[in-house]
Amino acid sequence: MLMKRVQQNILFRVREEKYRSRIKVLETLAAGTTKENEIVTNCMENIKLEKNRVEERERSEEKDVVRLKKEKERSDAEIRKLKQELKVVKETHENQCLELEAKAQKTKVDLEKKLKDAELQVVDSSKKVKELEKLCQHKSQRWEKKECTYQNFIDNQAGALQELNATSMSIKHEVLKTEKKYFEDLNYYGLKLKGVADAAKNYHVVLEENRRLYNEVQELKGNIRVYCRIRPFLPGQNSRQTTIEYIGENGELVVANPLKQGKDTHRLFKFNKVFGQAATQEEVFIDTRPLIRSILDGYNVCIFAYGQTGSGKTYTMSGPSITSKEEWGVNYRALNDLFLLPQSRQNSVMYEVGVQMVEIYNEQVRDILSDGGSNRRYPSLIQYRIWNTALPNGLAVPDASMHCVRSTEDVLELMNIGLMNRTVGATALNERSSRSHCVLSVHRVDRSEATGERLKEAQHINKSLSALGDVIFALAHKNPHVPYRNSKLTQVLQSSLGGQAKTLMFVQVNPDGDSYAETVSTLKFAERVSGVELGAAKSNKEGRDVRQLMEQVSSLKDVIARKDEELQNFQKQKGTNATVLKRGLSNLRLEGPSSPRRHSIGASPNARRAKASSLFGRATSDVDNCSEYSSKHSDSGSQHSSNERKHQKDYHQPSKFAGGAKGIDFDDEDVELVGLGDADSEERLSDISDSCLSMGTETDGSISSAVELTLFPEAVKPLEITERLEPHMLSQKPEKSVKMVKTEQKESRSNIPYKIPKQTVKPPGQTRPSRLSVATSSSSKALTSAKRPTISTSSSAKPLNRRR
Ligand SMILES: Nc1ncnc2c1ncn2[C@@H]1O[C@H](COP(=O)(O)OP(=O)(O)OP(=O)(O)O)[C@@H](O)[C@H]1O
Repeated sequence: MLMKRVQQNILFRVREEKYRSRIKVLETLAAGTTKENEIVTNCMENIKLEKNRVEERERSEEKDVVRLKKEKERSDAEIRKLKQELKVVKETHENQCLELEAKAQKTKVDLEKKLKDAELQVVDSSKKVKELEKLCQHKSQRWEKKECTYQNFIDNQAGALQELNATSMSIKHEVLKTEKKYFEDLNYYGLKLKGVADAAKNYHVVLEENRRLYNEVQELKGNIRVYCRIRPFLPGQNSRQTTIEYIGENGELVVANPLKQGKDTHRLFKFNKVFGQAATQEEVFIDTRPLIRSILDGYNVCIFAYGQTGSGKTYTMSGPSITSKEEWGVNYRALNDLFLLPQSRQNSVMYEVGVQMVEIYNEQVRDILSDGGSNRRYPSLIQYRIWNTALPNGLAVPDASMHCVRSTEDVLELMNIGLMNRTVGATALNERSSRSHCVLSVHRVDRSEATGERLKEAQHINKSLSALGDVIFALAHKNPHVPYRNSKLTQVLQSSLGGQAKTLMFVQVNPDGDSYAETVSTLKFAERVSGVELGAAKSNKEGRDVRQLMEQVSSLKDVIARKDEELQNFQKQKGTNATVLKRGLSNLRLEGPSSPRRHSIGASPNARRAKASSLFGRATSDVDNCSEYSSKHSDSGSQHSSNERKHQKDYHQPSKFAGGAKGIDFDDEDVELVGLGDADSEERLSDISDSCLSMGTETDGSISSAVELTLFPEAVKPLEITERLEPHMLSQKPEKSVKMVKTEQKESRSNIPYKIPKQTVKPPGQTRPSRLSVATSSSSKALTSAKRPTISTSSSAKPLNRRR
C-alpha cells in the first residue's frame, strides 16, 4: 500500500511538471492572441482552478501522506513487533520441533524395542500355547481315565451304600434296644447310688460318733504326746559330726556319739513323731493342727518346747521372723487357726476370744497387760493370786486383765505390748530378765557364783522347774495328789497339764556332736514324759473315784468295739455295693473310693483294749483320736501300737519316781535325770545336770513364754441363754461386762475391749472350758546366757451361741 502511495506521489509530481510545461506553452500562445488570451485566460483560470483543486487535493494527499507515513511507522513498528514475535514463535516452534523430533526418536527407539519384545513374547507365547495344548491334551486324557475310574468307584459305592443302608437299619434297631436298656440300667444304678449315698451319710455319722468316743477316751487318759524336732546345722557348724544316726517314720530316733566308736554309743528313742532337719514349719504345724482343733471341741491344750539352749525352741514355737508367714512357728499358726476355724463354724457357733498375759518372776505373778496409763509401760507389781484349782472358765489368774481379741493380729499386738512392758520392767528392775535363769543344782549355783538376789532368782527358777517335773511325774503315776501348788507356773498351767488337757511337748535336738551328752539327757527326759499317762480326767469329774473312770473307759471301749463291728459291716456292705456299681457301669468307668480309710479305731478291739490298758499308753493313740490326724496315720496305727508297746516295755520300767526334792523315791533312771545318781563319769554328771537344768530352766526362762488359750463352754444363743442359764449366772455377767467397758474407755483401745466377761460359774450341762497353752521352754548350760522370766499369756475363747 505504501508503495502504491509512493508511486502515486511520483505520478502526481510528474503530472505537475507536465502541467507546468503546458502552462508555459499556453502563456506563450496567450501572448499571441488576446482571444486566445482570453481563452487562454479562461483556460488559465480553469487551470488555476484546476490547480487549486489539485493543490487542495495535493494537500489532502499530503495529509494522507502524513497520515500514511504515521500509519506506515505504526505498521513498521507492528511489523517489527510481529517480526520479533514471529522470530520468537519461530524459535519456539523450532525448539518444539527439536523436542518433538527427539521424542519421536526416543519413542521410535522404544517402540522398536517393544516391538522386538512383543515379537519375542509372541514367540514365547506361541511356544507356551503349544506346551499348554500338549498339557491339556495330556490332562484331558488323564481326566478321561479318572472319570472312568470314578465312574467305576461310584458304581461300587452305590452298591456298598445299598448294603450299608441295610446294615444301618439293623444297627438302628440295635441302638434303640441298647438305649432302652441303658435308661433302665441308669434308673437301677441311680437307685443303687442313692442307697450308697445314704449309707455314706450314715458312715459319716458313725465316724463322728467314733471320733467323739475316741475323744472321750482321750479325755479320760489325758496323755501327753511328744514330737521330737532336730534342728539343722547352723552355718559354721561341722555337719559331719552329727549325733543323729537314724530317723524312723514311726517316731524312732537313734542317736550316737560321733566322738566315740562302739555299739554302746547308740541309743534308740521313740516318740510320737520325729521331724528331721529338713522339716518345715508348715509340716510341723500340720501334725499339731488336730490339737488346735481339739480346743474348739472343748479340750484344754498345752503345747510347749523343751530342749537345750539353741536347739530351736523359739524357732519351733515362734519362728525366726514374725513378718514372714511361711516361717511362723506353732504359736502364731495356732492362733491363726484358732481364729480361722470359728469363721468356718460361724454358722453354728460364735466364739469370743480373750487374752491374758502374766509374768511369773521369782514366784510372783503380775499382769503385764494391766490397765491404767502408768501401768501400761511400768506394770504394777501388785501380785495376783492364783486360784488353787482352776476356775470353771479355765482361768487360773482371774484377777489379771482379760482382753477381747478377734484376730491373730490383735493377739500379736497385745503380745508386743506385754513384751514391751516386760522389757521396760526388766530394765527398771535391774535387768532381772537377763539374770533370771541360773542353775538347778548346788554345783551349778556354785559355778555360777550366784549370790544374794541372783541366787534367789536361781532358786525360784529351779523351784518352778522342779515343780513342773513333780507335776508331770505325779500325773504319770496317778498320784492322788498332784503338786500343782508348788510353783506359780504349775498353778497357772494346771488346767492345761492334767485331766482333760491334751499336752504336746516339742523336744528340740541340736544335732551337733558336741551336744551329744545334753541331747541324750534331753531325749531321755522327753521319752520318759512321752510314756507318761497324765492321769484320769479328775478335774472333769471331780470327786469321782478313779475306779469309776476306769470302768467308764472299759465301757467306752466296749462301745467303740461295737462301733468298730458296725463300721466293718458297713464297709463290707459298701464294698459289695461298690462292686455291683462298678460291674454295672464298667463302660462309664465310675470309680468310687475303694474303701474308707482305716481309722485308728479300725484296729481290733483287743489291740485297742491292750493299748488303752497299757500304763504307758503312748501319744500315738492320742493322736489317732483326732480324726484328721488319724486319717493320715491310721494305716500304720496298729503296727505302731505294737511297736510302741514293745518299745515301752524295753524302755519304761515302772518307777516310783514322783517328784524330785519332795522326798519321793526315785528309780535309777530318775535319779540319773535329776543329777543325783552315780557321778562316776564327769560327762555323765554334766549330762544329768544339764538335763536337770533343762528341765529346771524350763520355768525360768525355760518356759519363757506360754500362751494359753481357753475355750469357754459352748453356750446357747442369747435367747436360749435366758431360758437355760441360772439367774445367778445372768447377774454375774453384766457386772463383769461393766468392768470391761470401763477399762476399755480408759485404754482407748476401741477395737480391743479391755476385758471380757469372766464366767466364774459353769453353766449346767456344759463342758469344761478348753485351754491351749503354748510354751517355749529352754535349758541352758551357759550360766551367763540371758534368759527371760516366764511370760504366760492366757486367752479364753467363749462360744456365745450355737444354732440348733
Ligand atoms: N528348724 C530350724 N531351721 C532353721 N534354723 C533353725 C531351726 N531351729 C533353730 N534354728 C536356728 O537355730 C538358732 C537357735 O534357735 P532358737 O533361738 O530357736 O533356739 P532356742 O532353743 O530357743 O535357744 P535359747 O534356749 O537359747 O533361747 C537360731 O538361729 C535359729 O534360727
